[in-house]
Amino acid sequence: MLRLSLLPFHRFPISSHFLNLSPKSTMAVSASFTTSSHSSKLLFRQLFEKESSTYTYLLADVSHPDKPALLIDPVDKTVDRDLSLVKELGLKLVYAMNTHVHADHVTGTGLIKSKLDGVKSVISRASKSKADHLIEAGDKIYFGDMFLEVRATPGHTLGCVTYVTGDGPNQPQPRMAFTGDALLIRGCGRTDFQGGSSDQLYESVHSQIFTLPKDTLIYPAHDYKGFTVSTVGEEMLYNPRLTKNKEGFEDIMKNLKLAYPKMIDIAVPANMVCGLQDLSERPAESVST
Ligand SMILES: N[C@@H](CCC(=O)N[C@@H](CSS)C(=O)NCC(=O)O)C(=O)O
Repeated sequence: MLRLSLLPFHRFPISSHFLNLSPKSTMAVSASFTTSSHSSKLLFRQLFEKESSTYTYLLADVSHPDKPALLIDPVDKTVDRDLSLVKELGLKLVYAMNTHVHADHVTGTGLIKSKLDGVKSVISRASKSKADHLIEAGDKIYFGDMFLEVRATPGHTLGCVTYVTGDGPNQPQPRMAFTGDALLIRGCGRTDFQGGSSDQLYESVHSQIFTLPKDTLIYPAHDYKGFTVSTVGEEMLYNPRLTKNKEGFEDIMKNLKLAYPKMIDIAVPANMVCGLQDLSERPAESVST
């Protein structure tokens, strides 16, 4: 089991709860809050890229003196916005992570590495992509006192993972699940390319996501209808695809008739090297094997 750990543990006093949700604009939506749980405090932002309707998530342990932070599913087009925010908030970005090899946009991880020293890219080993850290189910990714737990949720692609905030006294409550394209709000990722399988996706969601506590917050990589967040309990009741039995689900997925993502031929090869293809002078520096 890999344990990505940045800094030694550091204990700080209880901090107050703060919630701030901004309305969706034509440019970007940013929802944020900090949660406190005993001795740690999470800063959280949900950021939006409108062309691909992608959500990027910023998480940081602001109780830690270094304010270590990570970005989940950054998009190349919004890297400057995201890095400005990181700077303004005084955070130290340590990981730029992907839930999977995206087909509809180029990841921002390569660009982020070129602009900010010390940031490490993270993706699943099962994705067969290059990155500084190749993670697997059960791994824990630490940022300060907090961590994300890795759950394998293949089906949209072979290497899809869901990152779930830790279960423990110093971890955010309720838990938060960053589901990538495995589980969308009232939907799910398509299963018709990149090793997709509706049978596998059904099993992944039911065994790895629907088994989390019902109040676990669901944060997907995309939303096409204006939703920002859901819960496990809500999706177990109202998801129009995943509330069906497996046969019914497979039938729905077979008949989605979605057009191929416009960017697929550019995005997939780029994302197989975490967006580093543009940085000709700087090949992936340390690929874990
Ligand atoms: N129109 C978009 C692509 C839309 C799309 O196919 N979205 C994917 C996730 S990104 S690969 C998906 O799984 N959608 C599921 C659904 O039910 O909508 C484009 O051209 O990029």
